[in-house]
Amino acid sequence: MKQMKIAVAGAGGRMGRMLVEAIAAAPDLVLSGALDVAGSPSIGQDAGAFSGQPTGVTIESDLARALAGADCLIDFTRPEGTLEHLAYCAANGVKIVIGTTGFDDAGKAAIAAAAEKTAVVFAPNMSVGVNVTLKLLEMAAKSFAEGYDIEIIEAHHRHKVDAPSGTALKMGEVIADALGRDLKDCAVYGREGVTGERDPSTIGFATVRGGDIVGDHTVLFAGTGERIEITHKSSSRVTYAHGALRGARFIADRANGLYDMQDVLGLKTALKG
Ligand SMILES: NC(=O)C1=CN([C@@H]2O[C@H](COP(=O)(O)OP(=O)(O)OC[C@H]3O[C@@H](n4cnc5c(N)ncnc54)[C@H](OP(=O)(O)O)[C@@H]3O)[C@@H](O)[C@H]2O)C=CC1
Ligand SMILES: O=C(O)C1=N[C@H](C(=O)O)C[C@H](O)C1
Repeated sequence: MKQMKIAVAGAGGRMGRMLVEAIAAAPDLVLSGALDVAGSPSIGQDAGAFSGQPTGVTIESDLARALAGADCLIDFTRPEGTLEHLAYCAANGVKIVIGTTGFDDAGKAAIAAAAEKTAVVFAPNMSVGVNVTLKLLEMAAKSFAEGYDIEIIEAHHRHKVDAPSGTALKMGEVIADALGRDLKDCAVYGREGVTGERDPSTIGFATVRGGDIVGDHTVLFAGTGERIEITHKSSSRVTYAHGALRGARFIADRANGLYDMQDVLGLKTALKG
């Protein structure tokens, strides 16, 4: 069997470590390189050192060396790092799976432009459960279009640096699209002081940060006499890692272009009709 060669960016991070472990356990994949930011304490260590299972791949900060021979880079880092790695991938024909969140509009445009030169999977949440939840939300939003106030509540660990989470924003976009609204016009990010009564056309966001919460998302449809809550809770990062590996396998033989986890999981076509 020809193994797909995968490089991991942010190899010393929470997701990077999970990915290194998942790749080591996948017979069709092999870790070809491990990258982290210069100055990171992980530089110079074996990528599997944290788990006591050496991979023979040393984490380094040189992009060209870490990506040498790679078919695909899996990147869960920070927007500025991902955009630098992406430019290299686009110029050198390396495919890329992007899990990083927190991009601004210019960053998202750069990802779309790079996807003309290489195949890209880009999704704020790679878990099967969240992606199926997005389909449920599309249906729910249409059913609760009138008379229901929509609020999105998310909770994550104390180390998370962006808010609201990429997943919460994606949920907001899916709901706004289903209702024919633009999230940019109707999102309310937190409330304080004398806010006035709630505008029914808005979608509210609330963020909780604390401890080791892996990732909880609830969408509340609050009507008169009833409320509906659609909740997804992650209890391990392994689901994100397995989703990212599915993404890498999906683009292995795909043409250049921008794909998301709905493409990877076949959810765009499977539930139409
Ligand atoms: N799409 C999905 O399914 C998921 C997405 N995420 C997203 O993935 C990203 C990473 O999350 P997580 O692993 O928890 O974060 P961590 O902080 O644990 O890991 C990030 C890694 O990237 C490195 N890094 C930091 N800045 C840069 C940079 N400028 N260039 C290159 N590398 C850099 C860090 O190095 P150092 O530690 O030395 O700073 C670290 O190794 C976040 O954006 C998060 O929201 C997370 C889980 C699931
Ligand atoms: O930072 C995290 O941990 C997570 N980030 C992603 C997001 O911002 O939605 C996905 C998941 O919720 C975990």
